[in-house]
Amino acid sequence: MTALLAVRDIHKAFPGPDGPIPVLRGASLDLASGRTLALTGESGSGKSTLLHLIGGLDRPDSGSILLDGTEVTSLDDRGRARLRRESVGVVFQQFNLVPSLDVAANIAFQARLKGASDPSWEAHLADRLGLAPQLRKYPEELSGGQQQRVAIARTLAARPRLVLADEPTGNLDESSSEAVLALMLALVAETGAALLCVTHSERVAERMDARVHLRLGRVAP
Ligand SMILES: Nc1ncnc2c1ncn2[C@@H]1O[C@H](COP(=O)(O)OP(=O)(O)OP(=O)(O)O)[C@@H](O)[C@H]1O
Repeated sequence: MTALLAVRDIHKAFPGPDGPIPVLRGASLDLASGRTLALTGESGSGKSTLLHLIGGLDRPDSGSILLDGTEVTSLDDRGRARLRRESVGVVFQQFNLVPSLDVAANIAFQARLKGASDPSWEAHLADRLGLAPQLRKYPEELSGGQQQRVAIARTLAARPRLVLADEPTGNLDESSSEAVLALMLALVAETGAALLCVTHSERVAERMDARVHLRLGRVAP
């Protein structure tokens, strides 16, 4: 099984009042195309930090992140921006929808940036996510759960090879969370993407193919 994503021996420290504070101390993981992986760990264990490094939003102090044959850690700013545009999709707890665009335009946003807008795929996503009646509405007119579904549709519309999700249903009540998670997993499977999902929720972690747990800056054995 060839890994789409191979993370090796990642170290990352942040500046503290008395010198650098190590957060990641040799974190490694692998993820194959089409697979889903939960990333768990106590609050402050470095889960979001690792996700940001994989998504090219920040750089590690050392270590290797190989994504689809590209060494993410050696990309310059432009290369990392291209990676985020073309290969990686993120779903965060804050939906970051564009307030001035309606739902249809928000869904198409990422795919258009990539130059790969596919209206029939976007319509399919909207339909599957129950957003068809909302396409002409603006984000402020939507509930939290609807906004989250728009954020998921926007990410998947661009057909990323890797989806990074940080507490993707963290803002939803339990029953909406279950429903949105099930839809997200089904749609990720349709695209053949891999999913790395940070979560505190046992129920969410259980839905993934596998799980890794961060402890003391490393993946626990
Ligand atoms: N940009 C930053 N500057 C300084 N410290 C940071 C920065 N980002 C994260 N940290 C610190 O790194 C540690 C890990 O943070 P991170 O957000 O990765 O943890 P987490 O496991 O995702 O936590 P949570 O489950 O609470 O979201 C924390 O102590 C945090 O304060």
